Amino acid sequence: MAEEKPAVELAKGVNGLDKVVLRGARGSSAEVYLYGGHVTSWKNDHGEELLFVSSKAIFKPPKAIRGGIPICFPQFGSHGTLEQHGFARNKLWSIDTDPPPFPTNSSNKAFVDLILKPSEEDAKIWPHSYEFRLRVALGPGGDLMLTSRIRNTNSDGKAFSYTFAYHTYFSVSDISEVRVEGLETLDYLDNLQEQERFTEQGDAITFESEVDKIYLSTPSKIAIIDHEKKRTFVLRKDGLPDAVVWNPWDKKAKAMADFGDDEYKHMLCIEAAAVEKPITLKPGEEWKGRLELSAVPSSYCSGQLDPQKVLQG
Ligand SMILES: O=P(O)(O)OC[C@H]1O[C@H](O)[C@H](O)[C@@H](O)[C@@H]1O
Repeated sequence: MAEEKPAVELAKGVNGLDKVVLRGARGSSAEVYLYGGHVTSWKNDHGEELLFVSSKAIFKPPKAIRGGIPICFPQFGSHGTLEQHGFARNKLWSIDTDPPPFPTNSSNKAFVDLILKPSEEDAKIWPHSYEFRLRVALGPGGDLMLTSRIRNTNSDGKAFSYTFAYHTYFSVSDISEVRVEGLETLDYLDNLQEQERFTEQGDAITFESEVDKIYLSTPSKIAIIDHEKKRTFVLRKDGLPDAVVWNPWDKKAKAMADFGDDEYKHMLCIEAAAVEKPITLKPGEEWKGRLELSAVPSSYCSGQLDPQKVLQG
């Protein structure tokens, strides 16, 4: 009999970068690069990849990996003085061997704790002391769970503020066949129109051109329904009021060096985020932001998001 593979394993990824492989009990798996604290793969029990990573992704600092789940911290987008989406996604994280206790600790073995702390160099760009702990875990049903805990460890008595996003790239069969439920009737800021505020009209969201919107104060559950694949992703979030929806479409795809010209057809970013209202932490305070992703077969065609129905498949 083949020896059972470990639930957590350190391995070498593209360009020799360190990655952690997580294996669930029934065949699911996930991969996390220490570079960026970046999830680059999430597979279900049948070994099907659920996240999109570009075939042109550059796995080399200082460029963030195109696809998977980049962490945007301490700045989302270009609204601030820092580089686009902040620096966390292109820093080398460490494995946290002694994380503070987790209230939700179960018998589940497929998880890893990472930590990011500022270097002297970083402190010049963002003069704050912090500990950013990220736990990536595979649930018993193959769900992917990310928990971020950010603590202000400033000794100068100063608070700091940041914006944040789990910039998740979902793999979809054909963007024209996909719809998103849970964001209808909400207000959003349109990044393609100088962040002007609009209100989404009635129906579920579908895609026929470039989209880059920040939906505000969204429900904690959002569903992505992939008709062709007969698969529904359910995204649950906590501590992250906003949701960014992004697809570059054809023109912008061509302008990106690390993205294939036609790849926009097979991806959709739905990003659990805190953008509109930055989070402020006083020294000693800790913030927690959670994202839980599941993928279920869907025979699902209602107009309303009914999480119960979604979960039952
Ligand atoms: O190219 P990146 O820096 O990774 O950003 C990719 C995209 O991220 C987010 O979704 C933003 O809302 C977009 O405006 C941006 O184009």
